[in-house]
Amino acid sequence: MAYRSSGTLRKMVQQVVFVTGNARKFEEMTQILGPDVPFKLTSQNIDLPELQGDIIEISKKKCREASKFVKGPVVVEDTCLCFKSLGDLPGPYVKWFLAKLGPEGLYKLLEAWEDKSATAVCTLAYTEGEDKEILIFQGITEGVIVDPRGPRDFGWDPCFQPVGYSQTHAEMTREEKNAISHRKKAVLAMRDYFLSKQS
Ligand SMILES: O=c1nc[nH]c2c1ncn2[C@H]1C[C@H](O)[C@@H](COP(=O)(O)OP(=O)(O)OP(=O)(O)O)O1
Ligand SMILES: [Mg+2]
Repeated sequence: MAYRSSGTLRKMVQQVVFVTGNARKFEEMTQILGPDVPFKLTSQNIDLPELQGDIIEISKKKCREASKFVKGPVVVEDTCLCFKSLGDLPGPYVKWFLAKLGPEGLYKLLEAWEDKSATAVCTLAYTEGEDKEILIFQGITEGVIVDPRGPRDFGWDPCFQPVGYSQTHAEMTREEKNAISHRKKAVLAMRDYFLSKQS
């Protein structure tokens, strides 16, 4: 924890480095947190190995790798898209499926299946340092995979339509998506943890 002098010595908010190569993740996290945050978030793009395993294992390993580079509190995020009909695949491998198939291809993967339901899972892994415990904050949104609609500027958003909505994530405004997303739920869980530490 750093200290800053402003007349009297007072505690400064903790700095947390979000290690990600994805600028949209950082942008969404910053918007979700808003101005009144119990920590100061910056981002750093470090190419981290993403080892295989389940969601929690992958996130923890990614966090530990990041903490070797960043001297101090660090958070990483791993986002999965799990198709119920496919036994939760592509899950953590959605980035590679998306790169090869695009949002149309993700939709077509489910062609033979009646059940198009999917869950978007955002997992944040946070640690104060290389030798400290790793904490997990997770947010899940249920949805269906649809023929892509809306702008193509963020991942699989065009083919993910949250349950109870008639728009895909991509068709929503950024505010609308951030108000309901998997990322919002995970980020607010992390914020609540910091708030509870302060009180
Ligand atoms: O809210 C989202 N809406 C639509 N697509 C999304 C979202 N969030 C992540 N995505 C995409 C990015 C990547 O294709 C894959 C997750 O892979 P994932 O490894 O977690 O992200 P990444 O490699 O882009 O950034 P990072 O450097 O933080 O690992 O799903
Ligand atoms: Mg990644």
